[in-house]
Amino acid sequence: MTVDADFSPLRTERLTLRPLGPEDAAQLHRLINDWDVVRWLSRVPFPYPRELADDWIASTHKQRAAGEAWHLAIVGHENDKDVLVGCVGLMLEPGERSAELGYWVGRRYWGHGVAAEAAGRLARWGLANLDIDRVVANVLEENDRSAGVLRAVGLRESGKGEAHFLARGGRLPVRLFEGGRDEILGPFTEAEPLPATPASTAAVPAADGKPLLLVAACALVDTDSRVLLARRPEGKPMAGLWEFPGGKLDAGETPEEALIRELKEELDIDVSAACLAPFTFASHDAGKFHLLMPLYLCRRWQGTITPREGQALAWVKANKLTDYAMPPADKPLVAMLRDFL
Ligand SMILES: Nc1nc2c([nH]c(=O)n2[C@@H]2O[C@H](COP(=O)(O)OP(=O)(O)OP(=O)(O)O)[C@@H](O)[C@H]2O)c(=O)[nH]1
Repeated sequence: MTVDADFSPLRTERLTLRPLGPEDAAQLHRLINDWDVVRWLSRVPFPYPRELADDWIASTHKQRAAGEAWHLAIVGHENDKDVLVGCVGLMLEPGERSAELGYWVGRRYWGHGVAAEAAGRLARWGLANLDIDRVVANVLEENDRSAGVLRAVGLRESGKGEAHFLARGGRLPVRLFEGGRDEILGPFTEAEPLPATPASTAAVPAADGKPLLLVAACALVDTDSRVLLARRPEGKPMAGLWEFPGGKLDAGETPEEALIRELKEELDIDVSAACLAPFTFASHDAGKFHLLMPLYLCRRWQGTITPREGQALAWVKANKLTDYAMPPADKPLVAMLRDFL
C-alpha cells in the first residue's frame, strides 16, 4: 500500500481510501478504459491512453499538496489482497465553502455499494476537515444509479444544469445535487444523544419542556488577544465546526471543575478556578434539549497547549472569529467577544 506522509488513509467497514501511487497506474487503466465506466464521467476521455494514468496520478499529488482536491484510490480486499476498485475525489470550489464530489468504480465491482461507501466516507471527512459547509455533485440526467449513490450519501437533488462530457464530445444535461452538514453527518438534534449521566441535565426541565444540557466552555486568550478555537473532530455531531474548548458537566461537578477537567483532557493544560473569569453564556434551543453554556475567559494557564484528541486548533483574532464556522449557539458569544477584546 502506498504510504503518503501527508494523508492518513480513510477506512470504512470494507474499504480503504488512500492516495494513488505510480504502482496503481496499470490497474487504474484496466478499470477506467471501459466505455461502460467512462460514458458517465465528464472529464475522462475514451479510449483512455495508458500514459494518462501516470500523468493523472502525479497530478493528484500536486492538487492535494496545493489544498485544491483530494483524489483517492478506493481499495477493497479480495482473497486477502488489496485491490484498486475505483477512485473517489473531492474538489474545492474556490470561494464557495463547498466541494464537488466525484467517483467511479470498475465495472466488475458494481452492485456492492462501493461507491456510496467510499463517497460517503470522503464527504464526511471533507466536512470535518476542510473549510466547507456543503458537498455538491452532478450526474448525467439518465444516470439513476449515481443519483441513488448521492442520495445514500445524504445529498438531495437541487436543480438541473449542463456539463461538458469529454468522451461524448459535448455538453449534456445533468442533475445537480447538494448536501450540507446536517444532511450528510446527520442532524445534530437526532444524532446527539442526551448525556449518559444526568448530571449535566437539570432536574427541572427548561421552560420549553426540554431537558437543560449544561456545558462549560472557555475562551482562552493569548497575549496578542487571540482566542483559541478547536475544531469538532470527525465522528462527533457538527464535526468540522469550530468551538470553544469545554464540555458537559460530569456528575457532582461545578462548571469550573468541569472546565478544568476538560482543558486538561482536551489540551493538556492546567488552569486554576481563580483564572476562570465568567464572561457570558449561551442559551440555545438545540432541538431535543436546551443548551445552557457559560463561557469563561482565561488568560493564564500552565503547560503547552496540545491537541490531545486529534482536534485541529486555531488562534484567532477577535475580528476574524466570524471567518470560522461555529455552532449556532456560539454566534452571540462571538459578537460579544469581538466587542470586548
Ligand atoms: N465545548 C463546547 N461545546 C459547545 C460549544 N457550542 C455548542 O453548541 N456546544 C455544544 O455543547 C455540547 C458539548 O458537548 P461535547 O460533545 O463537546 O462534550 P464532551 O466534551 O462532554 O464530549 P463527549 O460527550 O463527546 O465526551 C455539544 O452538544 C456541543 O455541540 C462550544 O463553543 N464549546
